[in-house]
Amino acid sequence: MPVAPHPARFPRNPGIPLDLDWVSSVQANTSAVERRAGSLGARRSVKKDYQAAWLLRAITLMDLTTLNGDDTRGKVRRLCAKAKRPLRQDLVEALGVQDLNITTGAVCVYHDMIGTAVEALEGSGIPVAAVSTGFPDALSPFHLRVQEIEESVKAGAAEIDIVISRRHVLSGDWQALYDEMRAYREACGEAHVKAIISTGNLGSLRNVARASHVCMMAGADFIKTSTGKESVNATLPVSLTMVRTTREYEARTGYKIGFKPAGGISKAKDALVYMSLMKEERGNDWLEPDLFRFGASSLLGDIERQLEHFVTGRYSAAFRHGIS
Ligand SMILES: O=C[C@H](O)COP(=O)(O)O
Repeated sequence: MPVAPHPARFPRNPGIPLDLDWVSSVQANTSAVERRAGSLGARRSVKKDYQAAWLLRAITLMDLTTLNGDDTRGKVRRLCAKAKRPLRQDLVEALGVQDLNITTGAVCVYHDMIGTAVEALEGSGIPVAAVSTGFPDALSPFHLRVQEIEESVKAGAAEIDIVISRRHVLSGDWQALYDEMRAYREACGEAHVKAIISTGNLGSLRNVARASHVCMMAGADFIKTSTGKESVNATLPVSLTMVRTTREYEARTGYKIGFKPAGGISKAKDALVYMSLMKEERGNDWLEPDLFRFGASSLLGDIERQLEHFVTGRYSAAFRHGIS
């Protein structure tokens, strides 16, 4: 099964040798980050006239996800149908966006559901992302985790969301984390790789920042907060910390790395805050699906509900003109 080409507008990150001096120099000022993240909603609210446009954009940034033990092929097919037509037709017409072919950024499933999703999405241009490496805990034998990636790529996943071993971070074994991520990167081949660093398990923002850097050095295309299965998932302070590491990495290497907050993002207003964060910290390039995704299973429903409040054609003009 051929893998869809890497969708990025920019050269992909080949990684660099592990730079331990750089890693140990990485610090995080927790109280400053928390203050900044806490004031984001007040500083960067999206003007009412643009909210529908932002919400439509949020749909295009979404990895529409189902990762449940009771997933069935029927449920995955319904999810894919939703990814292709995320909004009801009457809403699409009322918003005046019939010609824009708005779809979600990707559909994200477990390995066993890749074939079903690939078939259901055929011809839509929507990539299938697969969670891999013994998701969500990454505690299966290493060779099986690597093999899982290879099998998922073979089954047609164009994007692989790997999970790092948290113990490497908690014990400060950066070489082990780098080697693990490097092996995952290689197993992905041409597939796009997102490194889930499971921020809720890492204990400190400094660990979050260091783990992010090591994964980027080892070739991650995206860094992703969490699996959605931990008790603490995406938060604004964690996101701000990670997004800033992408800026530092780009400044040193020239490579742009994407960011994916995931887990517990289920409200349209939260999506707007995350998008504001991206715009403020990284600019408009990071409001495109090759550099930003939401990992979310229930966000789309709330966005659809909120868009019902905007059923008037004039908002399509705002969407066409982009975000400001
Ligand atoms: O990456 C995807 C997450 O598992 C989704 O989490 P969620 O179900 O809390 O939206």
